[in-house]
Amino acid sequence: MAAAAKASAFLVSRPVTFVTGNAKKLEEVRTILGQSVPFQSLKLDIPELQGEPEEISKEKARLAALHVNGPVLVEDTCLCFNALKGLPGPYIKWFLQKLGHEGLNNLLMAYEDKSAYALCAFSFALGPDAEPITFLGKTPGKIVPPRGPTDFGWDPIFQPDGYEQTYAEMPKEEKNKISHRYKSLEMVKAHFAEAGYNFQLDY
Ligand SMILES: O=P(O)(O)OP(=O)(O)OP(=O)(O)OC[C@H]1O[C@@H](n2cnc3c(O)ncnc32)[C@H](O)[C@@H]1O
Ligand SMILES: [Mg+2]
Repeated sequence: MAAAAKASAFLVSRPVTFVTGNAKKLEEVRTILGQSVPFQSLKLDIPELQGEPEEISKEKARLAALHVNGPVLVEDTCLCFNALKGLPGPYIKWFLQKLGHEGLNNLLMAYEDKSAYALCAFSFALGPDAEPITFLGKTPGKIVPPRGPTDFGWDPIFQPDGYEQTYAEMPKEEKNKISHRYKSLEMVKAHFAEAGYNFQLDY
C-alpha cells in the first residue's frame, strides 16, 4: 500500500456489530458480505419508531450503538405497494404477522396495479456519539399469490421484475445477487472502503 493511502487508512480497533433479531437476515448478510467485511452479530430486537424508513433505520442504529458502545450496523426492511402509496412499508412485519400472504394479496384486490418494491435501509454508526449514515437498496417487483418455501417473511409473494420466480422460489445465490439487501450492502461496502475502515474482530 502506498504511504499516503496507509496514512489515510482509518484503523478501527473494535469490530462492527450487526444487530438484528432476525436470523434469516443475518444469514443473508453473512453470505453477501462474505469475507469482505468482518463483523460480529448481536441478537436483539431493537424497538422501532414510526416514520419514514430512513429515520426508523437511523434511530435503530442510534439505539444499537448505545447498547453496544461501539460501531454498529442495523437494517430495516420495507415492502411497499405502489397502489397503496408505499404502505405497508416499514409496517410490513405486523401486516404479515396479522394478515399472512393471502391477506397481503387481498389488500391489492381492489387495484389493478400489483407493483411493489422491496427496500432495505442499512444504517451504520461508528459509535453512540456519531450520526448514523443510511444506505437504501431497492428492488422493484410485484405482489403475487404465494409460491415457494415459506421460511423467510414475504419472499413467497414478491416476484422481482425480470424474473418468473418469486424471491422464495429463486436459488438463494440468485436472490442475493439482485435483492434490496444486496444493493444496500454494496453501498455499505463502498462506504467502508472509501472511509478506509479496517474493522478488527475480537478473538
Ligand atoms: O431485528 P430486526 O432487524 O428489525 O428484524 P425484523 O424481523 O424485526 O425485521 P424488520 O423490522 O426490518 O421487519 C421486516 C419484516 O420483513 C421481513 N423481511 C425482511 N427481509 C426480508 C426478505 O429479504 N425477504 C422476505 N421477508 C423479509 C422480516 O421477516 C419482517 O417480518
Ligand atoms: Mg424489526
